[in-house]
Amino acid sequence: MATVVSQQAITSQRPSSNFKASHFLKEPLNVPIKLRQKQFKIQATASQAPLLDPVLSPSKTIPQSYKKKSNEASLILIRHGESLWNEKNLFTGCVDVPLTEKGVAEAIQAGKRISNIPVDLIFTSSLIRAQMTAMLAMTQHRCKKVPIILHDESEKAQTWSHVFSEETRKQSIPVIAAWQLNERMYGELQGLNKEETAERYGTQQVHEWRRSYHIPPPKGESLEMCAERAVAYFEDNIQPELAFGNNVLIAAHGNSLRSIIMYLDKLTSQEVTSLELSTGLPLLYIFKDRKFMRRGSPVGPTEAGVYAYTKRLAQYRQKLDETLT
Ligand SMILES: O=C(O)[C@H](O)COP(=O)(O)O
Repeated sequence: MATVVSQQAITSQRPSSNFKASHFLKEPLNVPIKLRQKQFKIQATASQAPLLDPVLSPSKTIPQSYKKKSNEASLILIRHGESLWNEKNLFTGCVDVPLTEKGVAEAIQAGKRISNIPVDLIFTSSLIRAQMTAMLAMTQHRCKKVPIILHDESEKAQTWSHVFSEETRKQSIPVIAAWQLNERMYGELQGLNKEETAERYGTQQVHEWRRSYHIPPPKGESLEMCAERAVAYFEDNIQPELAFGNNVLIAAHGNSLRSIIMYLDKLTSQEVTSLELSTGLPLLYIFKDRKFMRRGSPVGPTEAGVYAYTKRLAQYRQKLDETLT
């Protein structure tokens, strides 16, 4: 019978340390740092070893006994596959519509293209088109790990979704759905046809609403406002994971990803106006020495050499080849 161990009990058990520690289930499942910090109460069964393992915040001094996983990490960005409103050429924004069949196929194709690149954590938005894209893409990954959406919306959601097998957890990849990664809110354009809107307000005005950095659509978010939440979330929750050596996949949206790419590539507000992202096309970055290096769009298992972007990726692919033959 699981018992809920209180924060107090945990505190008394955890190894003494002089760095800010919080609690998460001691498991291979890389529960993101911020999420771990929320998980004060955890479940423990009599059979399980003490579940404690202080979480390290990479931005803090990491005691010698806790090593980074790696000084390099992969970051994959994927805009969701085509949605039903993309197909109808409607402004979508934060309206929660699913993928079309073509969008499903795009997500699966994206999965083939990233199937040899390590993924330890998946971040997506709270919108189904991005979550569908992440889950469908991972069906193609050669690691064969199961992506599991973490539920931390309540204590009950956390405890009721607990996985009680360490072996099963080892075969899982946490998926964190964050509203901060949602598509920019398109205000009073949501649901309108893009072509009809351009006829009504003028092509230039619609282009400015869609692609400029500072100009918001009527009662909607400008890209700048979208960046204020999406890039902040990336810096606070995703970059520390990369710094720790966790490999990350982000499945999100045309504009929330444009704002993140603007940050990664240090684009100006002028340069970002010409940045377009196709649906379902993965982009690879390597994070090393606190820098992001764009490596283009992986083309999948067909080109062996392509995955030698770095020695680490080549070794990972070789390990997959060895375990899967
Ligand atoms: O929200 C939408 O309509 C699309 O996801 C992106 O639209 P955009 O290409 O017009 O920004």
